[in-house]
Amino acid sequence: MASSGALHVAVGVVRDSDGNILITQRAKHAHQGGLWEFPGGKLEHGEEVLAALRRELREEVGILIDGASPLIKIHHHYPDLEVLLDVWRVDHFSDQACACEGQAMRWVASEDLNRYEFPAANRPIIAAAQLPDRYAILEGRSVDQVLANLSKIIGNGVRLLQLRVKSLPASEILTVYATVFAECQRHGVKLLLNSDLPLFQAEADGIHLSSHALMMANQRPEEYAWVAASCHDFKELKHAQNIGVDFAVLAPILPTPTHPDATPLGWDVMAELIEQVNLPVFALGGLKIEDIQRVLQAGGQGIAGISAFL
Ligand SMILES: Nc1nc2c([nH]c(=O)n2[C@H]2C[C@H](O)[C@@H](COP(=O)(O)OP(=O)(O)OP(=O)(O)O)O2)c(=O)[nH]1
Ligand SMILES: [Mg+2]
Repeated sequence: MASSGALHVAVGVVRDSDGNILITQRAKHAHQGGLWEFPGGKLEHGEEVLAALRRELREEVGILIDGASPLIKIHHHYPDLEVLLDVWRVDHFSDQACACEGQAMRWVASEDLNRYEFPAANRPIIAAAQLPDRYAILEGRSVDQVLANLSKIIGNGVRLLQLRVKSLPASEILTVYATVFAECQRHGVKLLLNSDLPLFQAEADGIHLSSHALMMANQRPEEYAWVAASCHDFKELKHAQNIGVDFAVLAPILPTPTHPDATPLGWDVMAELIEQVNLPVFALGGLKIEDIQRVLQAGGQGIAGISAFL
């Protein structure tokens, strides 16, 4: 439910079998008029969110939803309106999409969404639409082990990776980076470099801030397309959101042998924390691929893991 006063809106990120996403343009005189949006609209009194989404997508773009799963919830205060955007991923639908209300409509590749002007609340929705549901953390005790882990991770279909080889000597980190970068380019994997690595100016798709680096930063590092951050509590998540981090990793969710002294957050606290921020959040710590559905249902983006993808 929307918090008191917020307008509850059901929104669909509709994706076709080629992975293109449906966007439409808001009427000039509507709230946030002229901007692009994901189709959707306000819940009617007493209506369930999925029922509203079905009705709105039928009315606005003529499709029938065959399957939807939660993507992200955004609480946003416009100067004139408070909204709760309840965003769902729609990968299965029938009938051909049409601009039923005479609005401009396009199917666009997810990486092209940034070329369109959306309402301010949409920034994390676009990040969520572009990110996969798995984020691998690449580690290892030797160069050989790191590279063997890399092939397993890529072979298992993971397309978002953080290089986090903090325990290797600096010269080996450079060697590993060169190979990892080349392999990621070859396989279309997005590569983020952990902020503690001595890899200044190295080319990559993004940087992953340790929680310490996050709390030291008072603005988003601008050199990278993607900025992620490690978070353990509400304060860190909120700071990540405030400085414009694109996505967060929240840990630890369950007990894990790599951090035996850390107190796990558990599923309920995880869900509460995710609900309180407008950020795609990957859950980390003791999770397996089978847990992805549970994380999605709690409003998260998916799971992050070191051993989960090996
Ligand atoms: N549908 C949609 N609404 C968005 C997005 N981003 C965003 O800030 N909003 C805001 C704009 C509006 O204030 C509100 C959605 O209202 P709406 O105008 O779509 O509602 P509706 O379809 O029920 O409109 P109507 O029947 O009253 O014409 O949410 C988005 O991506 N999609
Ligand atoms: Mg609408």
